[in-house]
Amino acid sequence: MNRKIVVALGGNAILSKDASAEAQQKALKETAKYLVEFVKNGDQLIISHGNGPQVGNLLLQQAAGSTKENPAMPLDTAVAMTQGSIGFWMQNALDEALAEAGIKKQVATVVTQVIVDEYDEAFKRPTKPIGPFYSKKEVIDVRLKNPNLTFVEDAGRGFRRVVPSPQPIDVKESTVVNTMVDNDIIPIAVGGGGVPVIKDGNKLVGKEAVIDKDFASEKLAELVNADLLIILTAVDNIFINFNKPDQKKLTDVNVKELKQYISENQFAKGSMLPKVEAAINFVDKTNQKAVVTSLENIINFIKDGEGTIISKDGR
Ligand SMILES: Nc1ncnc2c1ncn2[C@@H]1O[C@H](COP(=O)(O)OP(=O)(O)O)[C@@H](O)[C@H]1O
Ligand SMILES: NC(=O)OP(=O)(O)O
Repeated sequence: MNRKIVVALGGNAILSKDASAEAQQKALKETAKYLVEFVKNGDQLIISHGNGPQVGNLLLQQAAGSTKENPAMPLDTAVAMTQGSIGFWMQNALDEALAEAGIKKQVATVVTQVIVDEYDEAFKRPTKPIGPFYSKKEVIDVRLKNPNLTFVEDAGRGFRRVVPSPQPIDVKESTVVNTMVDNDIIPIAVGGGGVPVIKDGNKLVGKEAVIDKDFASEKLAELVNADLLIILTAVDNIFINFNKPDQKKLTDVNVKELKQYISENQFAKGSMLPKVEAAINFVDKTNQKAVVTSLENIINFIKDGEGTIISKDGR
């Protein structure tokens, strides 16, 4: 079909409970098999992914082993490190899945820097959950040693550390990503929302934050003139009245309707809401379509257009 598609992978594509490298590599092998369906369909892919659990875990490992001579790395560098580790796993998983499908195509990860505003209000108010869940007692213990860390309760599942999450303004490597696509290479880019940087004259300087990968993927999709933004998560569709007896699946929905649902608080903050907002931004700015669905539903999306399709005026 030869569409240029930015595909943003949700947490379940990489990590369930077991945070070992082996388990994450295994999950990505399954994920890669689904993604290859787009390639078989003739689509040009640009892949992005989250890093919330991984970057939080990495900070804990860094803190546990740090000494004066071997200090812990700052959060921006930790984001770059997770782009590298997840990119490494995903490149190999895709290489294998492409070879199994008899497709000759190169895949490569781009360490991607995303420009943010140093005065973004988000720096004053951490909201992005990273790393593992804690009990109330564990939070009290951690905060006794590190009073500067902020934790929030996450939908009744326990407490998580939160860090600032500024809005993406520009993607430094967007032209590189487009050049790769033009040369039939599959880029993995804006992993973990990209490394947050601010401009300082000719320099880019890292900022300690984690950008939402749905917003960063949307920004990249805009900049590379993608035909479609697909946000993959654990559900086949967006719902209204989600998890209630009268929940209703959204199939084709226009931006106006979605904005109305946002005003009714239909989408959970920090989970479905950023996906809906990213989809609306992409459709508003490009007049193209955005899709929210699951990995498992990719074949049904390709064949029959199943999933939640967001467009300016409905399908
Ligand atoms: N209105 C809604 N419709 C569908 N899913 C919703 C809705 N509100 C909250 N969710 C939940 O949001 C989840 C997606 O958010 P999350 O798991 O944080 O994203 P990610 O896949 O990027 O890790 C879904 O799997 C679902 O459980
Ligand atoms: N950076 C980011 O949004 O990661 P998660 O999707 O894993 O939270």
